[in-house]
Amino acid sequence: MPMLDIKNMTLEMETSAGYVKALDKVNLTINTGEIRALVGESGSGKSLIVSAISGAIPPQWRVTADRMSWRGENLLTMSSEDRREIMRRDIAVVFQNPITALDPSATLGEQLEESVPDELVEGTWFWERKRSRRKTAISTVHKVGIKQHKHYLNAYPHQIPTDTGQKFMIAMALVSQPKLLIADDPTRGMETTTKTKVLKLFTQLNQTKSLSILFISHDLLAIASMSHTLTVLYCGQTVESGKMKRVRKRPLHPYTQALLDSAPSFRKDLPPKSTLPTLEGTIPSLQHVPIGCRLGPRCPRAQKDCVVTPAVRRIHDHTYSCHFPLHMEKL
Ligand SMILES: Nc1ncnc2c1ncn2[C@@H]1O[C@H](COP(=O)(O)OP(=O)(O)OP(=O)(O)O)[C@@H](O)[C@H]1O
Repeated sequence: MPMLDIKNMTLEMETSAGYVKALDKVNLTINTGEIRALVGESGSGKSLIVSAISGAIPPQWRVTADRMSWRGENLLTMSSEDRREIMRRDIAVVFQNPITALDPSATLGEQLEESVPDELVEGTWFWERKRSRRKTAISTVHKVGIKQHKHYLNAYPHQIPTDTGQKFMIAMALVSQPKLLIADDPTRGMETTTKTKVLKLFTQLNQTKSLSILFISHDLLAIASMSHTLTVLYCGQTVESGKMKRVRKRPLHPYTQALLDSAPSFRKDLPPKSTLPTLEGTIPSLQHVPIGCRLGPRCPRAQKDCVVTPAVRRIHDHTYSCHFPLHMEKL
């Protein structure tokens, strides 16, 4: 049984054109010890999936799903306390530009020690518990590769370099010993050396701690080698999903092919809302979502049938939603 199991999740939000399906029947699973990459152009709905999983959505938005469970428990029907408890103990999220989320008036040490869950703190007396928190904070920053812990734990957020800040945010996420880490484009805007270091850290955490990771990025090339599986999202629809190696070698969906063909230019960090060199046009706004397959107007293989949403088709553990898939003759 997957740890996180999402089937046909739809998120409707209010726009000037009325309620729109910003996520439309999204499928996503994550197993223990798996690193799954979730990719798609800017605006495809990657961050909305994180919000829907964490339950951090405005009350007027509507989330429905055939299945949305965490280790067998239904996330949609559980109480908000239970949901919060799962987000506190089991699932941690590292956001884009996370350092801005820190309190500028407290040291990194104070903030990290405060984030250690009570049940992981040892001792009865005040000083014992304080020492235990400090010990956990130090071992966690070591785990993420921050070596001079004394210096950094006594520093304020504005006093640390960006890559240390990013590592520190990963430490903040790991301090509760989560089972799943959701990293929402944590390397966006980073220069290549820092990016490589951060990606290496995620791989190490996965290998040594068996941490499951949902790695969200628009940078397919950077995360391809570290991820076991891949889910491709376009305009709120999951278009293809499967083992990374297989999908890279033989993508079935034209959008995945376009992303792969554009990948070398992703090295320079494609700015948000820019066009893909291999696909005409840009991702539509939510007010102008096409009917049927949302890639239709941009797709080089589109035909009349594409005004009907393609069903999810499966070949072993490779799934795709396209009426006219690629590479079928080789299967
Ligand atoms: N709070 C919001 N209110 C209205 N629309 C929103 C909101 N958040 C996201 N959207 C819209 O939902 C769509 C998906 O946005 P989302 O941020 O999830 O994309 P993304 O794939 O994470 O993009 P990026 O890679 O730039 O972070 C976009 O069209 C966006 O404009």
